[in-house]
Amino acid sequence: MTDLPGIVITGASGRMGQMLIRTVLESDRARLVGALERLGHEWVGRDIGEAMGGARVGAMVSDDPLELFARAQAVIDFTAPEATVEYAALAAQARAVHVIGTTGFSESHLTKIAAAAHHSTVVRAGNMSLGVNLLMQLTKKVAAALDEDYDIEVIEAHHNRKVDAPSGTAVMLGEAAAEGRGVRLDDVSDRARDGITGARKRGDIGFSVIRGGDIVGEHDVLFAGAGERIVLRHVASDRSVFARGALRAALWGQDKGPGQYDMVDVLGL
Ligand SMILES: NC(=O)C1=CN([C@@H]2O[C@H](COP(=O)(O)OP(=O)(O)OC[C@H]3O[C@@H](n4cnc5c(N)ncnc54)[C@H](O)[C@@H]3O)[C@@H](O)[C@H]2O)C=CC1
Ligand SMILES: O=C(O)C1=N[C@H](C(=O)O)C[C@H](O)C1
Repeated sequence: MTDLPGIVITGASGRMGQMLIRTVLESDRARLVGALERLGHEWVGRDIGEAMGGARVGAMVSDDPLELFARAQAVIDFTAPEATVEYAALAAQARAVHVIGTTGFSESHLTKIAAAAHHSTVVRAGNMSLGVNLLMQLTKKVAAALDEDYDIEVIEAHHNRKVDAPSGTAVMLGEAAAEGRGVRLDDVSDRARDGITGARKRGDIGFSVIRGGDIVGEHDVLFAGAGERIVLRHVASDRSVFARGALRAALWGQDKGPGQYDMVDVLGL
């Protein structure tokens, strides 16, 4: 059993952290090396299973990333941009595969992750589900087939604890639509509408954000033309779809060289 790839989960107490821990514990293809929380967090020093309110699992919650990463083959990281950038450098040092689900990065964060990927295998995606990655391919195809007579809008809905907007998935879908149209998303993105905005600019890709309750994650890509509308939709009803995708990415990355990959690579789409 010990030659199974060893996995570290960051953000142990988080919504995704706990789902990832359960997914690795249930897997017969990976073993849980440990989990990470920030310095001073009440879970640090406790058995992971007990901290989660269940039975002992024999692996601990730590606040020492480098020590943990050095004993692992992969790090699965759904935390926050600042933390992920720090973990990227440490995972590279430990030569562990770094699976990044965190969203909300700035350009400067992404530059640091790219630097780490010179030394380690990084798989990063704003959404690890099979469904959303298929939806991206469909979005690209529909955007390529339709001209600018069809206005493209990306609409996303998430729970009331989400801190970044628009979602990483919405940005990925916007990028797929822009790629289909042969334009740069930065040139056509319309993220803020309030007051007298003027009429919609032809060719823009608009974003709308809903936050409420316990919505796991819902994304629509709307192509609105004269007399008809096409809506491509994905609804996540359970976070396990993200966790299963992330574990798949960690295993897929084991025989890859340094570089940046995404879920389209992992899923072979
Ligand atoms: N790519 C994907 O498929 C998905 C991505 N996400 C993303 O994953 C991230 C986490 O989401 P949730 O689990 O819902 O959030 P959460 O708030 O429930 O958990 C965040 C975890 O990160 C830790 N953390 C936050 N800042 C930290 C720091 N500076 N240093 C160390 N640890 C830190 C917290 O202690 C906590 O354990 C978000 O960016 C979210 O958008 C969420 C679901 C799916
Ligand atoms: O924060 C979340 O919850 C989610 N974040 C990801 C995103 O920003 O797209 C993926 C998923 O929709 C859930």
